[in-house]
Amino acid sequence: MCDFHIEGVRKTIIPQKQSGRHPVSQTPNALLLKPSGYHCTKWMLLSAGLRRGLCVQATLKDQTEGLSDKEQRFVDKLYTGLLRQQRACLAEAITLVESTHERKKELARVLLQRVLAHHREQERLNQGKPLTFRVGLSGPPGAGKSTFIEYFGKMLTERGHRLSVLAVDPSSCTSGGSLLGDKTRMIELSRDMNAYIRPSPTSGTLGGVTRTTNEAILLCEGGGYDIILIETVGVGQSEFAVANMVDMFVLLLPPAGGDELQGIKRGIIEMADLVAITKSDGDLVVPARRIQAEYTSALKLLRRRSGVWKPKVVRISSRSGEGISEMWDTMREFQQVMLASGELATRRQKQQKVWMWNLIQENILEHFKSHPSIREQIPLMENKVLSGALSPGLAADMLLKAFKS
Ligand SMILES: Nc1nc2c(ncn2[C@@H]2O[C@H](COP(=O)(O)OP(=O)(O)OP(=O)(O)O)[C@@H](O)[C@H]2O)c(=O)[nH]1
Repeated sequence: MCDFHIEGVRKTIIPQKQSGRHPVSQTPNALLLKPSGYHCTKWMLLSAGLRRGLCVQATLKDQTEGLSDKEQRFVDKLYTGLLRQQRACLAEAITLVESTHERKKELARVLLQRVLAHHREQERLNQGKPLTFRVGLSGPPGAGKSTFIEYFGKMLTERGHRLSVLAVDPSSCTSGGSLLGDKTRMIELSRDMNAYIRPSPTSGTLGGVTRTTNEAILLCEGGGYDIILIETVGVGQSEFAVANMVDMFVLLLPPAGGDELQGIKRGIIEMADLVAITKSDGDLVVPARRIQAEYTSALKLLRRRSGVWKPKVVRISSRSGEGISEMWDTMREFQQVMLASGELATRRQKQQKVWMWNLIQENILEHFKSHPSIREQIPLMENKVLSGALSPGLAADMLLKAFKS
């Protein structure tokens, strides 16, 4: 028998014995979880699931206990608004997870835990299958990303999907401006009630920006969006971060070669599950075909990311719409193949783990660099390493020793 809390109400769980009802089960706060006739292993499975659930509930309880009534009401409002698919609540919830204010970060954590618990329950009801499709989209500037998202997004909403577009913009970390996710880039889609477009925060490190993107994905999913598109410019590190937070990574390339594609790294092509050559219309059809053939051959030589899916190269035009419906069919095929093989679930699990360690690394490094006994030593040590007075290993040891002491 054990106690736990659901939404603040204390409950007692009593495993019902074959011999009859436990007397405590008659009390109003008791929850009898084993219907008579349940097979033993089913009960064990149920109790294993419950134990996991209890962990989440316990964490939630620990966290909510520290909130004032006003804060509780605020989190409740966002949570219920989110589940009722109110866009204003989704926007406010994402702003909350983007906040760097310590108290707000606390509220964001509570909200995320609740959304996560709800999400997990929904997935359990769906036989453990993901209810959403997370797609990463990258390409060099001018590849035709926003024109594509506008066309593709409209097509999806017309087919009954709810789409959210989140942008990870590496330029925002240095320039303070956000190139992507700008609503003027996708005018029609931004007016569509079944689409939600959100630019990335305009400050912070890439790690910080991508952390909030990860959390925004969860919130969008909680808000009932079944397709989450994460867009980034493929010229930095952000595309690797995005590739590591999605089910499928799509690379958009313009029908141009050589110099125009120089910024695209080989590594990112290896990450692609699908390459789409854009602007395949008019005079550009011929170069688009050539680039398609080149990439089809190149992909054969690259290391494959999946054991069950061979990356494909398609040609599309967001002007004429040619190839876009077929591209979506290919994306659905990918999703089915990956789901059936179990790779999709494994990919998501790995991403969670990688993400946790990325955050730990980033936080520890930040803590190290700003530590009072280290801060001033760092430039001195760097200079000594540069002048050859100290080896990198020795400098690192000295700094670490100062940090530990
Ligand atoms: N012919 C043709 N031109 C296109 C197509 N898609 C986009 N373009 C043009 O290509 C240019 C760049 O398109 P965008 O959609 O803004 O490209 P982007 O990748 O979002 O660019 P950034 O915002 O700079 O990252 C625009 O002038 C578009 O009109 C297409 O399918 N066919």
